[in-house]
Amino acid sequence: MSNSPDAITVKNLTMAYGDYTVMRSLDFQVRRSEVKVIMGGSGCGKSTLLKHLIGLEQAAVGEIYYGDEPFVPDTPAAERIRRRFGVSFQSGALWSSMTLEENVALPLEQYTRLSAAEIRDVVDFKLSLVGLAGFGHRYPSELSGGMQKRAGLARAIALDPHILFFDEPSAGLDPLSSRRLDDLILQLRDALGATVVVVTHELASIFAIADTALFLDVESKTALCDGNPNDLIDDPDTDPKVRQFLTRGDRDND
Ligand SMILES: Nc1ncnc2c1ncn2[C@@H]1O[C@H](COP(=O)(O)OP(=O)(O)OP(=O)(O)O)[C@@H](O)[C@H]1O
Repeated sequence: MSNSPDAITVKNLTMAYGDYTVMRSLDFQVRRSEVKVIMGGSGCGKSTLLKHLIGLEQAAVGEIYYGDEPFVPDTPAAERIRRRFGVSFQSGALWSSMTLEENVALPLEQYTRLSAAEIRDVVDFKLSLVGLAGFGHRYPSELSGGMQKRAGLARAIALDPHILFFDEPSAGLDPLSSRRLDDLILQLRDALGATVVVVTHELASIFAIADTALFLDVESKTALCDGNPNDLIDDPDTDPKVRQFLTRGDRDND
């Protein structure tokens, strides 16, 4: 059976920096239009996994497929596949010398043949999708942290991506802004029909947005589980480390 090109399959993936192995033998799938959260303690390899999924790092062992196509960084096929990605990284700051409009317009000017008027329309639409209609003339420094994150999202969705990747989207935000960003991620998934992969260790976000969550364990260097976070908490067979993580240790004595 052929997979949707927007589904991701990871087979026997080992990730390493030189001699240092970060994670071994990861096997999991992200289904089309699913929100998959990658979770785990600090330094377990969440960002590293994201970098492998978008082709910034190469697998030490194993394979990543988009649909039925193998994804090997720095190949023409990978470049074609990457055109379907929208990426919003923790460090993916906006260009400070450009207004929001100019920031969001940049990928459209680079990768499409749209006219200036058409680009303006798309930029207006994308800014309105993230609740920033009317703020296009502002510079990033004139926005709050939450607004900057949303502007980063507007840029990430400029080219109508089929697959969205977020690294710690709500880092540094107050709980209310963080909640709004979670809602926005779900709205974008619904509006674009996109597959979404999110790295986060914010519990509230995990429960708010994850269809499934993959837990990376720094000690065993493997994934301990992959499932809906509510089901994982209720399932007595879930690894105790995962239950502890999801309950902040509150159910240690269950
Ligand atoms: N470029 C690199 N070269 C060598 N080691 C690296 C590099 N990037 C990350 N590491 C190491 O790989 C491990 C995983 O790092 P990674 O940033 O993927 O973890 P993380 O789960 O995203 O952490 P956090 O939640 O703290 O952001 C860490 O031990 C880190 O020190």
